[in-house]
Amino acid sequence: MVSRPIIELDDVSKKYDEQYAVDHLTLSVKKGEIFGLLGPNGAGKTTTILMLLGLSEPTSGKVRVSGIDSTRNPIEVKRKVGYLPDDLGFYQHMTGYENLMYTAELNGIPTKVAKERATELLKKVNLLDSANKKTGKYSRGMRQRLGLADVLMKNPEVIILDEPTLGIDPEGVREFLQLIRQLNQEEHITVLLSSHHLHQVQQICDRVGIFVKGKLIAEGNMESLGKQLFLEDTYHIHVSASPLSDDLLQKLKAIPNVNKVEIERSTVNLYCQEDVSATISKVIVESGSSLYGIQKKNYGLDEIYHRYFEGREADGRK
Ligand SMILES: Nc1ncnc2c1ncn2[C@@H]1O[C@H](COP(=O)(O)OP(=O)(O)OP(=O)(O)O)[C@@H](O)[C@H]1O
Repeated sequence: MVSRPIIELDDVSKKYDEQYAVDHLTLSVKKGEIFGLLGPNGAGKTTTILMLLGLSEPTSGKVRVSGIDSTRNPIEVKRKVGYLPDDLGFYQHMTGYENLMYTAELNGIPTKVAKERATELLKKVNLLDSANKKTGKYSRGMRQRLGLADVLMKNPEVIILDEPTLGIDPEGVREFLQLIRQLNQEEHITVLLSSHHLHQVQQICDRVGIFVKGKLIAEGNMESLGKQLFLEDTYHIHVSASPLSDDLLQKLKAIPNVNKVEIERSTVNLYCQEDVSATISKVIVESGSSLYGIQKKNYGLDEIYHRYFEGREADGRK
């Protein structure tokens, strides 16, 4: 039997003052997946998360978590989902352990169970040594790890993390991401992570959705994303040859998977969707020209992502 997705957004929109913050979004996340919501500031990530949690009502469309309608049954959804906002406030005069116990009390978890769970989770997030230290003295990275332990106290099926690594140093980020991966594997928790850092999302997410101005412009695993975003020039091949006759240029343009050919003095730049450098060399030599050099560059998703946001307006193209 094919299991139902644990997170389902079906043609969901949210408008503020006639402006779409989320624009007809359809997305599903399977149980056990780590899904990354990737996009620049203002793309609509937080708005999407708030609708999933039932804290904001969609203008249209359906939102379900674990089969529960988030808009109609926000309290039931809250029981199943652990939410870590970008900066979770703790009671600073209380220790890490006391904060977790307080969360347990608010969620009606019996004290004996809560004590064991808090200790186990503090160990998991590597805070056992600081369990009795006041959270006012915790670093930002420690607070985020405590935040993770906090959302896990109620044994959620899904955890939603909104920009969880903001303000943490690189080593802390690495540890935090590893921890999420470990929790996902050991406790089979589904994770939805929002971020505007591609390289972080790339490290741990099984699938990623790229948001721009409320629209999902691409979705998939890392390999397929590059192709969806920049199909025509994933490979950039730089050729130095002479002479560069019109006939040769026509032949280069006619090679399958070559999308664009630009001449720059005695060199040619070819933008291709596959690595066709061997064919290019062959065409040049067979045409009687001399080939002096050929270099190729395969744009990683990181560069593609940056070029996309620097150079283009979102126009909803896939
Ligand atoms: N309560 C609100 N009232 C009016 N407009 C809002 C409200 N909340 C969000 N918006 C607008 O909706 C759009 C999406 O915002 P959202 O916070 O969801 O983006 P985001 O991707 O989470 O960005 P960030 O990373 O900056 O939080 C933005 O243009 C924002 O100004």
